[in-house]
Amino acid sequence: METILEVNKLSKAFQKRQVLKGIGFEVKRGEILCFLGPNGAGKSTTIHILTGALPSSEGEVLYKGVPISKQLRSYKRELGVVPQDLALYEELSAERNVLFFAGLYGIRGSALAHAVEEAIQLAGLADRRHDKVKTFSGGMKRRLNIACAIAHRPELVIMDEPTVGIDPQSRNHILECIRKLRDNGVTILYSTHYMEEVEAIASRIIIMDHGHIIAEGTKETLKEEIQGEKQYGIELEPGSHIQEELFYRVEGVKFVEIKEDRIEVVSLKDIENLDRIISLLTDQGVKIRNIESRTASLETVFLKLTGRKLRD
Ligand SMILES: Nc1ncnc2c1ncn2[C@@H]1O[C@H](COP(=O)(O)OP(=O)(O)OP(=O)(O)O)[C@@H](O)[C@H]1O
Repeated sequence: METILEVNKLSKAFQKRQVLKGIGFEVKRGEILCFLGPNGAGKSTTIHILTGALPSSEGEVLYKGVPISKQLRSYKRELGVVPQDLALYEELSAERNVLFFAGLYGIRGSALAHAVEEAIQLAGLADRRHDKVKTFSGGMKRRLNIACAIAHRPELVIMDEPTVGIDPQSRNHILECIRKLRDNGVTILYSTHYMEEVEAIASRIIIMDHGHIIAEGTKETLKEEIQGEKQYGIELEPGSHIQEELFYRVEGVKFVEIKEDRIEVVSLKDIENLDRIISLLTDQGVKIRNIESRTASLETVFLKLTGRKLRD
């Protein structure tokens, strides 16, 4: 598959603080590459550099083999950017917003009308096209934000957490819209906090933490890393207290995280130790509300790699 974007040894420091520490990866034409990482991992900083909005401290980004700094105008014409924050005119209709943004790319006349129609349809907003944005729900605004970014038919679309805080229906619309874009041959780089979205749409995944890429692969190859492991999610009575260290005394336990009334335990698959974990809790006078046992999931991969849950 052709490489559309190549990122080499990218670093970024704000004042003296190193936020990106020499990351490198490629984006292949036609794929949905998902960027996953906890808050502060460096996803947005990477995206800002990739969109040409922020200079890097070191390293380079090549689009179709040429540094973006040497072709910023033509690169931006072929790029669609969906920012984390909404960039819309509240007093204008949905259609007028898309017209405005597509018009910035020099599209005119019937080509413009056609482009706007296509983007509005893709975002699932056809029946509300004449309504002012200020009457829209948060989810509809997010969909319109996407329509504005894709109307000029970019080859590469970069999205920075486009589904934060929206209802499930709008989220499904957005994921569907992304799949359709991919089916139309558009390459997508998608940053998110939500593991289920990655499961639903990713061709490939990059996991970032503390300014590094700590894992890269398909869902399947990443899950292979934890083939030999399972995970228990244990829910306790509110107000329960127990120390993490105690769990590591149980044979097979590899990782434990306690958060309020919930415990996540990653353990070796072949060792039957659930009864010992339960005894440990009951011996400490802790009451269990629920236990679920899961096999390897991306969430487990993430937990193992970063030592923390994604929505920290
Ligand atoms: N303009 C800036 N000046 C100083 N520090 C910054 C600036 N922008 C980002 N940072 C810091 O860089 C680190 C990485 O931030 P970044 O926004 O890239 O992370 P992120 O993975 O996108 O997280 P989030 O999911 O919260 O957006 C953070 O610690 C942040 O505080």
